[in-house]
Amino acid sequence: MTLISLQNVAIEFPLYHFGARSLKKRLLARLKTDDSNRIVVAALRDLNIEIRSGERVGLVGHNGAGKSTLLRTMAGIYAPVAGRLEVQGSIGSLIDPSAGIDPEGTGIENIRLHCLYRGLEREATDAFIEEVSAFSGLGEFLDVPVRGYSAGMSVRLSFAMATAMTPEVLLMDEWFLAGDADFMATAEARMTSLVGGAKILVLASHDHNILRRWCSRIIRLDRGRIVADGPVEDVLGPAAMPQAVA
Ligand SMILES: Nc1ncnc2c1ncn2[C@@H]1O[C@H](COP(=O)(O)OP(=O)(O)OP(=O)(O)O)[C@@H](O)[C@H]1O
Repeated sequence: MTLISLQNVAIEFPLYHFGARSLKKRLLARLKTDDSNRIVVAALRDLNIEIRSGERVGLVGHNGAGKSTLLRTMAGIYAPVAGRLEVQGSIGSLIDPSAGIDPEGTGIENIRLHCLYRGLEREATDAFIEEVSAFSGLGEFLDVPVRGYSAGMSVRLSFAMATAMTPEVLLMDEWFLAGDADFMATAEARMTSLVGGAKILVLASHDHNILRRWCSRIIRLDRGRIVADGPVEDVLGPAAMPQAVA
């Protein structure tokens, strides 16, 4: 079974070089002193979340609410300072656009690098390259260094690599939405089939239209805490009706 479970999870970032004057402002910000007397940002506080097979969860909240930190925590990039995190299932991560990409390498070289990282044998590597080439639609651009790609082209490459082997848990930050309309439609179809196979999607975004289309549940964060968790309409409110043209 695929599962993400957080129990009383907290994430803190120590702030070094933080002066005493700034310290006076700490009540206004999310700062506190930890056990070692360091000033820390309480990025996530006391989070309790359970996400089960087949759920498509959207994370919303103002800038700095903790959405990206939560995605990175689920991906195992940040370790909780308190609480318990459990993720069952292979993870596909689309959190940081440049993660695992060598900008000097061509698209193909980057795909090969990805296969090496995954420990794929030659035959599996060839199949992976074929799959990513076809899905990304990058054609001859796969022979060009990635630093020459547009934002949307980078998205195509990263998305194709992250989903080619059908991860059980797909974690996505909203930079991914830089894809063009054609690609977004293809990506949506792949995600629907992925989640249809009893997998989990967690997507952080400010775009309510995308969240309404792609997600079945929304978690709203505010200053590192959960302030709402439920079906899309309950948390985001009803979708706006299109205006009639006079
Ligand atoms: N590496 C870090 N070092 C110090 N503080 C950090 C770090 N990463 C995040 N934070 C802090 O943690 C809090 C949550 O940040 P996070 O990036 O998760 O918010 P977000 O909801 O994704 O925001 P946005 O919508 O702007 O992307 C913020 O106060 C931020 O300053």
